[in-house]
Amino acid sequence: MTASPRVELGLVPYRLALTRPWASARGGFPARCGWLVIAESQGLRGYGDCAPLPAAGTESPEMAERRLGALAAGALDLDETLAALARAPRSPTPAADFALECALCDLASRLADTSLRRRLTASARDRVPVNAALGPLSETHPGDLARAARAGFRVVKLKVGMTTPQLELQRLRDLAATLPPGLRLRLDANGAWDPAAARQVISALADLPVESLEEPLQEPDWPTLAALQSIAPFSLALDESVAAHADTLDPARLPVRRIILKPAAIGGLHRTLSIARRLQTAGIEVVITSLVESAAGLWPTAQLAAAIGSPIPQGLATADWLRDDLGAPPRIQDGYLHLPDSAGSGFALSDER
Ligand SMILES: O=C(O)CCC(=O)c1ccccc1C(=O)O
Ligand SMILES: [Mg+2]
Repeated sequence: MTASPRVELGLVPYRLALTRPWASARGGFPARCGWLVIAESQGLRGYGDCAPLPAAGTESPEMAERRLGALAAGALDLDETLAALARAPRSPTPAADFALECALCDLASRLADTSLRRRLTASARDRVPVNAALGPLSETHPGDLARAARAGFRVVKLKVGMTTPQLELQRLRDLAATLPPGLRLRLDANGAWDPAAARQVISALADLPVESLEEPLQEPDWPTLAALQSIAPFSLALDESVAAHADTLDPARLPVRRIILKPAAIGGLHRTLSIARRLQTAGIEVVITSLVESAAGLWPTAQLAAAIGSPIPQGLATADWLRDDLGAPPRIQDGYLHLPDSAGSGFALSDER
């Protein structure tokens, strides 16, 4: 038996400007800040990305930095550390744990000369359907929808809950009138509404080409969500309100048809994979999304989505929000993110850094 590789961890802080500020009902950000995590052994490197975003269910940057600093203080045993991550319950630092697991899994799959997705599951897909992430409804124009349709997207995601329901419904009706055929709207209210407003919006959306609606309620109590799902002709989804306890969800009792899983908020690739499998087996729709982090985080997240194989569009078309990046992002064409057969996650650090 060969000994498990010893791994040195390195941390490189980064700040990536966006092409325009990200905005949502739960706030936004003008840039993405985080740490590139580099795991090195036997002349090979694996990469992870820790980009905390507390509004999405991760720890604070301060907590992440402390955890990463402690991890990088000494050499790690590759197999032992991966096994410990798989065993442990979700820690108070899910984004740091995710980054560590990504770096180690990337390295382990490069050492084994296999892609990260096939290391996760033999039956992984080579492409993943994705939605366009267009930003706030109020900043979206018919030309943006036409461009998304021309690029091959079938679902475009818009942020709502940022002005009054009345104004937003009028704008949605106007946009829907210009919507290219075959394109549907995925809406994300990020917890904007009280039950009455949510009911009003959902009833009015029944006539529009809406694919789904994420996090309608300020206070996401399950009986109210179940009542809303029963009047909605599309899937309602929970995202940040379940991130901290996604592994304890009982799929049979969920009030909605869909769960959004952000691996950096869930606390890792394997943890997200097992939650996704349990939900899918029970008929719950699963969507894996990025945190609008660097390509070092987007690549392993896309590999995970390919291993999960959910047939509906995933939230991974976020690279265009970044003005610059740590490396090239995965290729998106005809509404699919395409993954190469190369070893590891597919991420390569740009040489100018
Ligand atoms: O789902 C997508 O297409 C992009 C990901 C996304 O919307 C998102 C990104 C960062 C933080 C929160 C969210 C969200 O879904 O609420
Ligand atoms: Mg969401």
